[in-house]
Amino acid sequence: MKRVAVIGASGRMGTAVVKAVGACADMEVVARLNGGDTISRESLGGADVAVEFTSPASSERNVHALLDAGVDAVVGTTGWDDDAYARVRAHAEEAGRSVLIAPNFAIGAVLAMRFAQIAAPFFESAEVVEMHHPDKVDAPSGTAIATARGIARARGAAGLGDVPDATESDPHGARGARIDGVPVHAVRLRGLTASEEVLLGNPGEQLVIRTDSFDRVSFMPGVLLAVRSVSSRPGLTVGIESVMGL
Ligand SMILES: NC(=O)c1ccc[n+]([C@@H]2O[C@H](COP(=O)([O-])OP(=O)(O)OC[C@H]3O[C@@H](n4cnc5c(N)ncnc54)[C@H](O)[C@@H]3O)[C@@H](O)[C@H]2O)c1
Ligand SMILES: O=C(O)C1=N[C@H](C(=O)O)CCC1
Repeated sequence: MKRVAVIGASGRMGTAVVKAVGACADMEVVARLNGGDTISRESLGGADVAVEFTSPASSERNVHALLDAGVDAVVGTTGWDDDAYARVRAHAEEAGRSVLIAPNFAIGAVLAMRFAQIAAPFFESAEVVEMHHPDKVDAPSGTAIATARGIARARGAAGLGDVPDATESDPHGARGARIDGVPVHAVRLRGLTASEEVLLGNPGEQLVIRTDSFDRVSFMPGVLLAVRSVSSRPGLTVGIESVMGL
């Protein structure tokens, strides 16, 4: 039986994780922590693995505390950059523990990111539109950042230059953000959970890759897969692609 602590247990994702873990025969929730709670061996209630969905401002600190408490971590909170990954990788390796951090646990979203990377070298233009509920605190989404970086890597490896764009004047920022040269646009709309479109264009044709999470249950198969496999992957794993065999 895998003993699971949930950090951010009262949040939108934490609530879904508590329910999903509770419904599994091979795991149980042994601790539910929220903002203001201290992460320690005692408060984690003998957990083997902690699932962390909190806020970009607190996630890295929580992961270091989990490693200090001797617990492996599955992290879905966004806001991670390369320096933060490096610090967590070093800490996990030194502690002989495992951390898996993924910007998106939905199977469709992971596949959409991979499809975008495969398609990117074949198209002159590429833009990412992410669409989320208006209670989301960060923009662009972690998924959009990862998608844009993947597209940029694939374009670079294929020798493609900048995406074509004749814009000379954009005083209101209508062309969106640029992540590694790829334009990224963020929509916040009541009624949405999480969606993303990757638009790829060539003369006379367009390919649209779209993924929609209509409900937070969409993230649970990926979260449970990560909980079951994280401890057999020492150090830091970013994304669930490798766990899915992609
Ligand atoms: N990886 C994925 O598949 C995925 C999916 C959905 C959301 N997310 C990300 O997960 C994060 C949380 O999203 P949400 O919609 O659940 O947010 P939320 O605001 O509903 O929940 C966050 C919870 O964390 C708690 N919290 C804040 N600081 C804390 C701390 N230091 N220790 C413990 N708990 C703390 C808050 O009280 C809140 O209950 C965001 O970064 C979001 O982008 C990732
Ligand atoms: O609801 C959110 O917040 C989400 N955050 C992740 C992101 O920023 O990519 C994943 C999708 C949902």
